[in-house]
Amino acid sequence: MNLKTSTIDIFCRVIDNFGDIGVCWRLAQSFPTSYQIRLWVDDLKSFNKIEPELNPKLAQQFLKTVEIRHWHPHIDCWQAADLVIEAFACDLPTSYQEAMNGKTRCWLNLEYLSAEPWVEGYHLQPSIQPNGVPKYFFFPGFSEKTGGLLRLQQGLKDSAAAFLNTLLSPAGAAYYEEKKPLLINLFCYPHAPLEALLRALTNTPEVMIIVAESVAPQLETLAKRLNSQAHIERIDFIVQRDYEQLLQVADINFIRGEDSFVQAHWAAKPMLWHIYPQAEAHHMVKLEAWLDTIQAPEWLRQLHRLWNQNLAQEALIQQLQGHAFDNSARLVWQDFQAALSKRLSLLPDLSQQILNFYEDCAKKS
Ligand SMILES: Cc1cn([C@H]2C[C@H](O)[C@@H](COP(=O)(O)OP(=O)(O)O[C@H]3O[C@@H](C)[C@H](O)[C@@H](O)[C@H]3O)O2)c(=O)[nH]c1=O
Repeated sequence: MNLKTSTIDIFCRVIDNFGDIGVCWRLAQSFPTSYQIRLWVDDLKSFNKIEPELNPKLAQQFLKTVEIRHWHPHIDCWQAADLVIEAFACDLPTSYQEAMNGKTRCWLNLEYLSAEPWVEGYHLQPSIQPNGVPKYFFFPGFSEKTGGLLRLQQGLKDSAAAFLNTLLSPAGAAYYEEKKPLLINLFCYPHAPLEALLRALTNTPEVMIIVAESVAPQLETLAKRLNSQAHIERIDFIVQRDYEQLLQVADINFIRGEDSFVQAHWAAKPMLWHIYPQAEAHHMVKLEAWLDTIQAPEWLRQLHRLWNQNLAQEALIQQLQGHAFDNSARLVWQDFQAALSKRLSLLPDLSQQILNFYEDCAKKS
């Protein structure tokens, strides 16, 4: 059998936000087109937000070489794939698991990204399942002993000016053209310390904050109350590929979760991560692990702690002014990110590592 034409099923359950579908959609598109890829998604409405070409009413459709199927509880007749990727332990239906027996050569549970050191020990560990097919934990990560990171889908397709011209409102485009402001791309959770962000910008004469609808909904009211001069540019949610381009044209990327966080590494611009909050503040452990992995300088550690803990406004304002909004300090940050991006790009990427592991499994089966 030619392994390069194998079938791949990716299962995605949308828990909340856009990270689950964001990662799965990126992954589905990152495999070579010789493979037959099906992406099973339980919530097509959320999917449609980051991919407007998708019709949320269709049970089956083809988009960019990927077959997309609505995953709902009433499907009972399955044809299992050669390679099955269960994203984030989303629990495959029992009837699908039965169909895997004798057909599926490799079953992976794609885990959430973490830079914590224990990940290396758990990556590719098997667990025997009732259907007899071994399931392997597949951990993305920042080292050679993990599954690596998903890459950007595309390079810049337009010049920054042309891209922004289509993205911004007429007033926003005119402001950008005339003032050439500092461009902030803002994507964060609702508890982000936005007041500190706006106050830290007081001495930055021209600044544009690009923010998608429903993100930081209180920003305009806050800006009004603080008499902020920042130009807030509210945009619709944009397709994932345009979001990548936004990451590349912005001067500073405030990103969150998992997918925008990973992609911001490739954009190689100053980036400030708002990490998905977890019980017992475990996210702070994850944050520290990432800061260790990237060998972050002390000021960058402080900045991330302050942005995520939201406890010390004045200290955060000082750090933002000293490192993000000061032009020469930002160049230092920019150089740091460029070096990091270069270093990470030497690691094998996630989809290639999945395929390499699949080929090993298939040869053994
Ligand atoms: C703002 C914006 C984002 N996006 C995309 C980028 C990403 O693919 C996706 C956002 O995903 P993330 O960056 O991961 O952030 P998120 O907060 O939406 O997702 C989170 O969901 C939780 C359930 C997970 O546990 C978290 O780890 C995290 O993945 O949306 C667009 O396509 N257009 C936009 O306008």
